[in-house]
Amino acid sequence: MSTGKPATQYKAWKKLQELHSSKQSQLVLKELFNSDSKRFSTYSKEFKASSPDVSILLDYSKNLIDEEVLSTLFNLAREASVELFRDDMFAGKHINTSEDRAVLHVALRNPPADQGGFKINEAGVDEVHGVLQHIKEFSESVRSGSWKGYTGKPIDTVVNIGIGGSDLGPVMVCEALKHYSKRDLKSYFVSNIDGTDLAEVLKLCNTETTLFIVASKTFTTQETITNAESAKAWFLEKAKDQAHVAKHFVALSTNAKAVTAFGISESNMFAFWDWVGGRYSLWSAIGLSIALSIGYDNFQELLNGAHELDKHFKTAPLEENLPVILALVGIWYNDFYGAQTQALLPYDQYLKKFADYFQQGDMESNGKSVTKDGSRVDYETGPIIWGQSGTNGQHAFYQLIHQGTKLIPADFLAPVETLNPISGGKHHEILLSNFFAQPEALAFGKTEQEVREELGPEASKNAALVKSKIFEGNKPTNSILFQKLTPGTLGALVALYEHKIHVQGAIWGINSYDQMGVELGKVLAKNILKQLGNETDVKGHDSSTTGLIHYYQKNRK
Ligand SMILES: O=P(O)(O)OC[C@H]1O[C@@H](O)[C@H](O)[C@@H](O)[C@@H]1O
Repeated sequence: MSTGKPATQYKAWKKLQELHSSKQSQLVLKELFNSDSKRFSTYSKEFKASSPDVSILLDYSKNLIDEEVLSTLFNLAREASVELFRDDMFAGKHINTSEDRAVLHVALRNPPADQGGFKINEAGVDEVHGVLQHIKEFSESVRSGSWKGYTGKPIDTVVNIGIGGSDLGPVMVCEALKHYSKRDLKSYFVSNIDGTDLAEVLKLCNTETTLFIVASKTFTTQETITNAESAKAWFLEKAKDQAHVAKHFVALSTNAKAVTAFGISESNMFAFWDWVGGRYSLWSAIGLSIALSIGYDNFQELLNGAHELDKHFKTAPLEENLPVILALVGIWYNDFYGAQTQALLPYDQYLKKFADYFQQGDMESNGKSVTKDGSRVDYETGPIIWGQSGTNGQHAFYQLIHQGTKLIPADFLAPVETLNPISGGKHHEILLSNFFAQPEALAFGKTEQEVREELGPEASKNAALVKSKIFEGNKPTNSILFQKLTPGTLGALVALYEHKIHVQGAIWGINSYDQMGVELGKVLAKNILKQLGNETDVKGHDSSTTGLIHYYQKNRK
């Protein structure tokens, strides 16, 4: 089990603080590369899955690290019992201590034990393959057209209604694997309680041919249940008969009672279990919209790719372990250099939702300030995750990464092969040249002398211009090159970052698997909702909140 100890108590933590003060001036990428011609081969590792098209190269050589820093980071991982905590997760121990739950998204992509899967003892784990079979049969019947709507027509539109983990995973994966999707089966996602979200999607739907998936682990989430009720009302306005709901509404949930109370029969429910965290649930029944879009075999490939990375995480020595390396390098900047954010920059248009997805994955997991044993941390925990696909970001926010005052560690991701080699592969070569150039520019910058040489005589006349063109460099990055964006590769990439989050949480001693911080706002909103009817009901707030509500009440039509 994670020690739950404040991280500052580890010897390696103190040593890292000393190293940061004593070595910072020596950790200069230009010099580190000049003095070591093997730096790339020393600080890059390749993960290869058994499937030949799933491989990931992690190059972490452009980081502000040397052997001493790195070995101390690995010592930190050992002192924090990262290996034990990892094994506890795989064994089904209740590492989500505040909710007394196991954390077993790895079980969702685990093959049966007789086919090389891990042995995991936890109630529900032996039901995983039964639910997958249900997903397979259902998705195949919809995709083949044998599942018919209430007027006998096949389904041509799928609307997933869910929010948070019951939305972001399917949205990200359906976008990422669009290349493999069935183009005549449209997928839409409704998440926001803002009526605009549902209203705009319903304008694109036909009651006779639309399937609604109500995705909610708890089946109590206000946004999802309200959106689902409104979708049902819209459907019944046309379909009239309540019995037709069974052909057009299915549920993905752990809460059978609430699903039946909503009017969806248990036979139309795809189950999962309390040991599946919302932000780790795309591998579960929550992935039904993915299986519908890309087909069950591709969905299975996604699970297989994640499982291969799980095996790597479980068995590779820490020094060879990609999620561990990413986690430790991230901690170096987050806790010793004071970096506040981490950018995820995929040079693959299909991954344009990757950073959005890991905003929840990382920030809801590690946005905590109390350790498992209840102490307030006196160090930084989870970073702010942000980013967007390259090269768009280059023309928007990269200026700040190159020349701003903040240190922004960034992960660059790109496929060796594109799925769309248009114009003879020209686009991809340009894309990749940018993927190679940006980390290079960030690391090595441009000196004053280089600027002066470039400007020629102009340089002596305009000192400010010279200064504005200097790139200090020494900005750290990871580069991740994968073969091509297959379902298996995507599964492995997502699992890579999931386990990175796990390792960081273990070192910080926090519980990465609860999300108490989202509750307060929900409670207050429910209370305010009851008061919105009348001005005289608005009680118990500060003057700002009261003033805002009164303004709304006076001006609403
Ligand atoms: O799937 P549910 O139960 O509707 O929950 C949706 C989301 O609800 C949010 O409140 C949680 O913070 C997320 O973790 C969760 O994914």
